[in-house]
Amino acid sequence: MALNEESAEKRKSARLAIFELANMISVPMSLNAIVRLKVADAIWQGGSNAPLSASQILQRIASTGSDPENLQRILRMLTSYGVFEEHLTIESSPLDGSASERKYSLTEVGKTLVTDTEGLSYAPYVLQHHQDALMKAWPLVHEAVLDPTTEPFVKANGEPAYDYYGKQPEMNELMLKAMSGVSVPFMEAMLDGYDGFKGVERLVDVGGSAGDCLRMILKKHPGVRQGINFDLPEVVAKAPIIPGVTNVGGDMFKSIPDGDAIFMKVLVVTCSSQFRMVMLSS
Ligand SMILES: C[S@@+](CC[C@H](N)C(=O)[O-])C[C@H]1O[C@@H](n2cnc3c(N)ncnc32)[C@H](O)[C@@H]1O
Repeated sequence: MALNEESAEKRKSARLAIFELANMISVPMSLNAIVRLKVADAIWQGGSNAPLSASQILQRIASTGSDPENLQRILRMLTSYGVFEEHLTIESSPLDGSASERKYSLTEVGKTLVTDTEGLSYAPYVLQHHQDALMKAWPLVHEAVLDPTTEPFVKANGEPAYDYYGKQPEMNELMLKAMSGVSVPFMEAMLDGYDGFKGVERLVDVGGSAGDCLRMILKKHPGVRQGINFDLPEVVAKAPIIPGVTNVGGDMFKSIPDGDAIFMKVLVVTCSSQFRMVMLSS
């Protein structure tokens, strides 16, 4: 291929790539729609995962007046991102001889959205990441470059994320559910191969949310006799009672309860660099 032809090919690919990037918002928004519609639970009903058409899915989740065509568009979009598998069947039709029907089952990725026997899945995590307050902050990300003194979430909502969540009971509960859905399978995998809790009797989980991590650690390591679930007061107020675990409300930037060891998971990453330094040096 001549050099100028090759660069023309590259330019075509580049235009396609930027076109896809410019429309990328359709992917998470489609995922959000699927979660709101509870499509994964509808397909999984009874654990069969039998392929269903958009109309059949809607029969399980929606009242009359809903639009299978629009649902199918969303299903096809997410099929191309590995959430669903599409099953195309060609059936004979008396009119033109043939007709096709598209049906959808869940892939391994799609199955993470199915509610398990404990009422958990990754679905609340998807919802939490697309809640209105965060959606208002995303278009202001460029301002974090131009004026880093105020973070985009504060600009969009008037106060830092955790202060805001604390005043919104439904967001607080969504966050607890989202973290449980993500952390329980993660901890199962982690505890399978980790034995770093030897000699620890009193363990403090800083930013422990609903206390799932401590519950699972205490079950796997009976030597850890006391768990302190430390989180913001509004959060621990909604945390369930777990035998062996004491819920303590407070602010980790002011003080942290004493223990033989401190456990932190998905916490440092959510703080600003300045707060990370304060936390890790204290
Ligand atoms: C991303 S969640 C992680 C929850 C849990 N560690 C897990 O992995 O499932 C971060 C947690 O840190 C808590 N948090 C945020 N700021 C805090 C602060 N200043 N003091 C104590 N906890 C805080 C939040 O309320 C939230 O529960």
